[in-house]
Amino acid sequence: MKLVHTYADLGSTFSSHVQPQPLDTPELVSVNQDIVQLLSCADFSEEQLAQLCNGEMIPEGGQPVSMVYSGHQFGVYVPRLGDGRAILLGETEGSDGVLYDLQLKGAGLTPYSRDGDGRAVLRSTIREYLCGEALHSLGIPTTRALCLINSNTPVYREQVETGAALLRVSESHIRFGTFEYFSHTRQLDALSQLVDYVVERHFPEWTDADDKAANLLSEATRRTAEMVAQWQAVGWCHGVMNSDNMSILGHTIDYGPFGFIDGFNAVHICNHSDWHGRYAFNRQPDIGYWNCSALASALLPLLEGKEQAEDLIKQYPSFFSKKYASLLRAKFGLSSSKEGDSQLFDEVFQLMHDERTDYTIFFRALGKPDLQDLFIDRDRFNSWSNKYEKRIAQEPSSLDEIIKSMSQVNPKYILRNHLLQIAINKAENGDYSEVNKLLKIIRQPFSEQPEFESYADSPPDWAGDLEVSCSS
Ligand SMILES: Nc1ncnc2c1ncn2[C@@H]1O[C@H](COP(=O)(O)OP(=O)(O)OP(=O)(O)O)[C@@H](O)[C@H]1O
Ligand SMILES: [Mg+2]
Repeated sequence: MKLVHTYADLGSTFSSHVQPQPLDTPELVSVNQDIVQLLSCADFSEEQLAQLCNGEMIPEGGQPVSMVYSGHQFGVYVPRLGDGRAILLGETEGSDGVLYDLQLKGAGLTPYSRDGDGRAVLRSTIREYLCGEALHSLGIPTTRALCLINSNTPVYREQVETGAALLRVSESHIRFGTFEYFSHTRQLDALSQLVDYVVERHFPEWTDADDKAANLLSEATRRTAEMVAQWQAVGWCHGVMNSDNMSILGHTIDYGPFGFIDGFNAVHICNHSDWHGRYAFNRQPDIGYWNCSALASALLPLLEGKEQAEDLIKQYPSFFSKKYASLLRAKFGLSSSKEGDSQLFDEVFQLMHDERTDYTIFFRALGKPDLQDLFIDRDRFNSWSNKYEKRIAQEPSSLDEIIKSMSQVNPKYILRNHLLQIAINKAENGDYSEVNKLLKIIRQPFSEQPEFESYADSPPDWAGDLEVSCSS
């Protein structure tokens, strides 16, 4: 594998040279064969992959750096953040011709570590590794990872845990917060250089345009709105939508206390340190918009003025609604939209919310006779179901065909928190088999996998008490 170092070449204004600090006795937990293919590294032995993930082996051409950025955390501007535990090794071309960043997460101290230790623990690393693949398999743009390692290095959180590391692979690790940093420190040449870098690398068709910053803002707005619409459609909560966790390419980044919703709760909060519910499930679309306005403010010096910035981002609600409406239509098996559809959807969402009906199981059972078994208030359900049946009867396809099309968009297997927790518990006792089993299952979310039927069951009672720790 050969690396280039296009981001490091931007110079010390943008990043700092660092050396990864390897963990003791690294042990490979899992290797993502999809990414092995993508990066054409099938000839790497397990030992070499572990060394790569541990920062002991830097591929030819790599120049390890940590990137500077700032961002709004829970609505409050923090003037300087940066990669406190992430190290970009460089970029490499995938078999699809796209240039990918290779970034270690958990590789030790950097100039941006502040009070942190530069480490990541096994539990959070497994969560990030698996959920990247889960969202990717659901068709949602995201960062992914080549592999992850565990080690003997003690790392202190609420208790002593083991240090782990992830080799993250992404088209970009540039965040809204990267632009905010240069704008708020009035480094306007650097801001413009950053826009040029993103355009040259990801949108070369705009290279000669006069309005690169405007194009970028508009594109980031559309992508963010559509990504959040996809999260909403599968019932996924990010948990920490700070502007430093928003990718300029509209890819899901930073898997912290995220969660798929089990029993539907429109105001579900997956992050237990989010006291005010800023990042609650039903607020995600608005927060995406809020973050786009933070990006707009950052890019303002490169735009014609406030009016242009506002005009560009005010497209967000329509980008979101259009995408979300088309995803919902498909989830309900409808080929076109008719008057009354949104009331029909709202009515069943309210019923599910009131009864905490399992979101994923509901959609997978839609159109089938056993759907009614999911509900307690049968009269209320039947009243809705009659309307839905009438609506479905207006569709050109047969019910069988509709059910088939719904099973291609409504997943059966999702990465529920309790499944993750079981895999984490085993891994913390040295058994990584469940991590690899889950990886296999969530890779085919829409397929029937009879041997793994129990992984599609509704969660056990103890899942409701699960609190995902925010210290990662
Ligand atoms: N253990 C740690 N040591 C040093 N810095 C840390 C640590 N944990 C988090 N940080 C830093 O705190 C800031 C906010 O953390 P946040 O949880 O959003 O990001 P993260 O999970 O570390 O990384 P990323 O966004 O790259 O996935 C970031 O600048 C991050 O690098
Ligand atoms: Mg982060």
